[in-house]
Amino acid sequence: MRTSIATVSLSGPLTEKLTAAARAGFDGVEIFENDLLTSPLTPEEIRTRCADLGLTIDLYQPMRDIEAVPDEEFARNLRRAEHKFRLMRRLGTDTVLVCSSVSPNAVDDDALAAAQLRQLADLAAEYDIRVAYEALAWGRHVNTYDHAWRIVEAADHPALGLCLDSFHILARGSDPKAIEDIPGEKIYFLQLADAPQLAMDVLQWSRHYRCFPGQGGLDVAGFLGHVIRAGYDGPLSLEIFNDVFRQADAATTAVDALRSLLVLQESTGVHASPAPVVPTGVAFAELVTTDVEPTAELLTALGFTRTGRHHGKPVDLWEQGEARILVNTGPSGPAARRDGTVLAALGLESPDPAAAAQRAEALLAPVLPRRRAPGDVPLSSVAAPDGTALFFCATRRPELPSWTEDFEPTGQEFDSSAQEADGHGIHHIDHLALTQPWHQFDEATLFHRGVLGLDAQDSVDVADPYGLLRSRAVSTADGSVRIALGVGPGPGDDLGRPQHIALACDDLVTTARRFCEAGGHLLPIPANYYDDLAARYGLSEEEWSVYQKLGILYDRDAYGTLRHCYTRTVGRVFFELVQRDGGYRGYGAPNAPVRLAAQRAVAF
Ligand SMILES: O=C(O)c1ccc(O)c(O)c1
Ligand SMILES: [Mg+2]
Repeated sequence: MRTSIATVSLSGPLTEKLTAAARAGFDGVEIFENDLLTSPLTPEEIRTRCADLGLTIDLYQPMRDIEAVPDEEFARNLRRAEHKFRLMRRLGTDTVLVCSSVSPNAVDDDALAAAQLRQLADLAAEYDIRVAYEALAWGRHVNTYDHAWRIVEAADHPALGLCLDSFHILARGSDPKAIEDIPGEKIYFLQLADAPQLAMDVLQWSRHYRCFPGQGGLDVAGFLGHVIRAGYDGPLSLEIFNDVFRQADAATTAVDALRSLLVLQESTGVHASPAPVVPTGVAFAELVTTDVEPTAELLTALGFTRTGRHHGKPVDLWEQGEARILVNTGPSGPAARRDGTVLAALGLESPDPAAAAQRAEALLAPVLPRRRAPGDVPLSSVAAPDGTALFFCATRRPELPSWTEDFEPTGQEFDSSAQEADGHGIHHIDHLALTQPWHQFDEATLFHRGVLGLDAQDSVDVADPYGLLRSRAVSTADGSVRIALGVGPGPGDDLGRPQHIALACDDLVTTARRFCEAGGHLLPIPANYYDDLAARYGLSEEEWSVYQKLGILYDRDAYGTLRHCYTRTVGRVFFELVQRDGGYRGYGAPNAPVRLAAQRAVAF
């Protein structure tokens, strides 16, 4: 279906919004009145600009407080409307949005509302304009779509129809099923918006917290299904009032926006992208570092062995069980130069790497240039919103080339016999925690869901001594890939966006002890924490005192238990050691404030 976006959804002056929408690949825009009023371009110039960019102007909006008012007021409203209709002809757009009245002068009289909207439509028709009536969720008398439809039906005018907006309908908890009873041709326009589930005033919720479909908690896909079954075939238009998007880079937001419509159309069966290829594990995590020695020492203390060296680049492969870390000491980007060590790339084990890359590309993920030498194993990669490179891998599978073939053995092999003897040691990467740029948190969730086919869990708030952190995990159903996306307390810049790699083991106490014996340092945790822990979970002193000595944190969920502890931070990166038992599903969120405070407290 055709795609459109309201200019209010994007940051910047009108021309920047239009350019961003066009570059992302939108077919059209809704022009928000404020963007026109503040633009130095004439309506004719805006029309030409849109045409040059290949954009249609699908809607002009909004007209407010028109209907169900006393006669004199309505006469003034009609004069105002006629002025807008002339403007719309200059813009070259033929549909205007009329919001249900919020005026204290509006009366609760459907017959009057219908009669006045009929007159408005009569006038609009003289200008070849159609009027799309939208029930605002906070409209004074008309605030549901079925009520708006009753009025439009009663007015019975060929230039009067409805605008349906998923936010107003779903936020009020209205059942969208009856949309199917509205003739498709009377639905003149469709606005799509999602929002996180928040218990707050609906106007404030709408004006500040809307987000793109798939980023919030409303069933926009189910809603769209009803509208399509009603026979609607106009544009799918995003109308997102969001405080963050107003400030973020318009080009990035526009791509995020279009991706949301691609995913939405897929879930409604309207448009098929190449099917998701869900990853089955983490093949590797790649650090780019200028702190060569501390990184090598840390990996050695953790029990990793440097097993390979890339045949053409200064990249080492460190292994332990199925956990693989690449350490890249080659030319580094600005982040590594500034921060010393950054987590720059992830290898995702993929059942079909080529198909995974195709899917990513179809969903507008930037395909990364292949800076690969002729002899290198082909490897596709795309950039996640935070810039992390994602490689689609087939590790040591006989039927496909493996990225490991680019590494020449160092002669040292990871020896699992010592671990097997007493069960300590790391066997795979449990999860990755990636702090996102503050304005890309919602985008990151949708990217990992849509592009990679991961499931998103609810977002959780975590107290940091200097602010609040939000965290939202995305994972495969079986937990073989888990990524905790986080966003820090304040805008600022990227400085100090910590990242961590969590390593799974079966016996944390022994693994942590070995790490300390090998010269590693674990983050010390305050005694108060253990005092509380003992009371909360009834742990024996024998047990918690061991944890306290090592800095091990403990959590339980409905499924099992988690024990975890943290290493020193190198650059922006630190490691976590985790032991999950009994199918524990979380990430130790209740302990995160303790960890954050401890990391702030210790020059570690
Ligand atoms: O918040 C508003 O006023 C407003 C205006 C126009 C819309 O289409 C809408 O959904 C909300
Ligand atoms: Mg709307």
